[in-house]
Amino acid sequence: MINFTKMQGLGNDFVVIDAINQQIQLTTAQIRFLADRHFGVGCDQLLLVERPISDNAEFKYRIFNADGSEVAQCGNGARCFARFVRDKGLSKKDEIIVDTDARQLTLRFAAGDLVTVEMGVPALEPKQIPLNVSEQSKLYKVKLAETEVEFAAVSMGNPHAVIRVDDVANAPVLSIGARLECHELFPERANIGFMQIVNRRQIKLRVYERGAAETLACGSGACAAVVAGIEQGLLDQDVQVQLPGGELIISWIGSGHPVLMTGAATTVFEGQIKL
Ligand SMILES: N[C@H](CCC[C@H](N)C(=O)O)C(=O)O
Repeated sequence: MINFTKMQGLGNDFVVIDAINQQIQLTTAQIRFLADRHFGVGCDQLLLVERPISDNAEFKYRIFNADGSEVAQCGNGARCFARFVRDKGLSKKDEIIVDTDARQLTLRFAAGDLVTVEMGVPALEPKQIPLNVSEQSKLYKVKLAETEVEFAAVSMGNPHAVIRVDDVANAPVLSIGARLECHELFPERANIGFMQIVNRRQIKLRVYERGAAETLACGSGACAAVVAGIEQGLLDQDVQVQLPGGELIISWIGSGHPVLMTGAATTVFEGQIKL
């Protein structure tokens, strides 16, 4: 039997497993089963708590999408990770450093039961997109069937394409999201964000996530969207991001600095499952 905790951050939901005190080796099929909303537990991502790689980190934070793909960043998951290790008594620290496959994250408990994550420094033209960026607009253009899509490319340790739209409620999230996620421009696929600028300190965002389809919220997607907006001169450094599942506060003071993300993290239930 495996003990797990079901958690969510703005409706982006997770199965979280302590892999330090439980010996587990999950296959891709088992991850897909656990993530399945009909035959398994159901989640957008599965998170493993492991021993750290680096001397200065307390844990390794591993992330698997619902399709079983392992990835290197998950913002909403990082907040739930902090809540999990605190509630399980695995850490008593107020500031927790974790290793992911791509970078270190610093997790801090904030006021009002919120968690702030230092999400690392964004990369604005991730190497994996073999395209020349138009210097002045810093935007890529790609033809998808009958429409031309313009997007900013931002890596938060995972790849994001950010498309600006006038009305996020009616944006072609499922059609364009699904096509662009798997487009040849992204050898490792990508998360596709649809951003509506409300004003210089507020955006609305929907994200079609790599390996999970549209989710109610995407933390790294919120960071990528704010970075893209600031880079294009459209946003100030502190932005309220309204996602379908709730609100995040994202702050970025500019190139070479980390992005800060603050939001809720909630435990839904504890469970056991036989694999
Ligand atoms: N689908 C993402 C991982 C989860 C990101 C999202 N849930 C977040 O809160 O950042 C990827 O494949 O890079």
